[in-house]
Amino acid sequence: MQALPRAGLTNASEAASAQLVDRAIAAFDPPLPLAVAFSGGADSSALLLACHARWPGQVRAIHVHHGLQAAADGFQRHCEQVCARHGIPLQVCEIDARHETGQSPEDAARQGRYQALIQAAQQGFSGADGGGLEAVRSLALAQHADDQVETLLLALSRGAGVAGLAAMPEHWQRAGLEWFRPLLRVPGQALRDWLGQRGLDWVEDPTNTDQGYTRNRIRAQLLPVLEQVFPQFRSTFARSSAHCAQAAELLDELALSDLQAVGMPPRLKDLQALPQARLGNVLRHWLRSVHGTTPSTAQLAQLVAQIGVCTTRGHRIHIKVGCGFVQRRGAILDWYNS
Ligand SMILES: Nc1ncnc2c1ncn2[C@@H]1O[C@H](COP(=O)(O)OP(=O)(O)OP(=O)(O)O)[C@@H](O)[C@H]1O
Repeated sequence: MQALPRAGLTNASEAASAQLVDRAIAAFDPPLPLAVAFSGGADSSALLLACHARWPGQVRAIHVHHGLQAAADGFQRHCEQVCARHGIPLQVCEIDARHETGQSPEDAARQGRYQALIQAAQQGFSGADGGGLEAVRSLALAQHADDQVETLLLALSRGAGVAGLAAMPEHWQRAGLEWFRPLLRVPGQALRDWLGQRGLDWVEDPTNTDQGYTRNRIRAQLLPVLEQVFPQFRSTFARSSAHCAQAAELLDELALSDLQAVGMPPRLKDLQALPQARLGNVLRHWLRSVHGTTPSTAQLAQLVAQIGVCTTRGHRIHIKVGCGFVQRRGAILDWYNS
């Protein structure tokens, strides 16, 4: 962990870049009070301090101590110092973010962090005099345009469908709170320029440069090349993601209406009446929304093919799908968890 003191800015392009942050925060209009998820890194430092400058007294910070790396105590100390210096109420939550077998470490940390953020926001904050403050209504995360591109490229590298390519949403609701990512159109460098312009420091998480993580390799190796070949890649990729988000919404709506038509559990005869793409779409939706399992592309293709040739009474269907099996039971398809 390293605290990075910044000197003043040196050129006009850095100043123009920093203005992108001010513009994003000027356009941000969350219900107040607002809590910012504050890791101590550059992105959430800029978000927290820009929001605090815009709505003094209405902004709080939540820091999650993951307990995963030795540097975590230093991150917490840094966050405490920043919040004390600026008079921002802070809550620190400690979580045990170790991952279970089969779960990715990043996923475990992310899920634990979301739970902790919700708990902290619901628990409430104390003011400088120890009295309780008004309950938080919104929560903001600091992911920015580069994070969005990395998420999209990661999804492409896994062969994701339109739902995966939709990348991260800017706004959603969860646990009675409004959640926002107000910096999704701001390049990462602009956040560092904004902090630099004000002489503000942040901590650098050493795992962010660990080239063992695909995300870090995308950031260090791919983004500089994209910058040269497609200078507008942040906004054009974001536009593609927005198209995918719309397409994913339409596919969900279509699957819902098809699921009503084929019944639950689905009737073979009605499934067979659907064109192949719609059949795959409704099956994926049924398995995910009703049984909480996601079929692989190969499993879904096998299931679609089997349904297509299931024309005799004795035809057996029994296919491993996600974490269970789909089987034929008379006129219907059934799913069970082994
Ligand atoms: N330990 C933490 N405590 C509170 N919020 C966090 C923490 N780690 C991440 N976040 C929030 O989740 C967002 C996404 O996390 P991610 O790990 O992708 O970014 P990061 O590299 O930690 O960003 P930053 O530059 O703000 O540190 C962060 O921008 C921040 O708002």
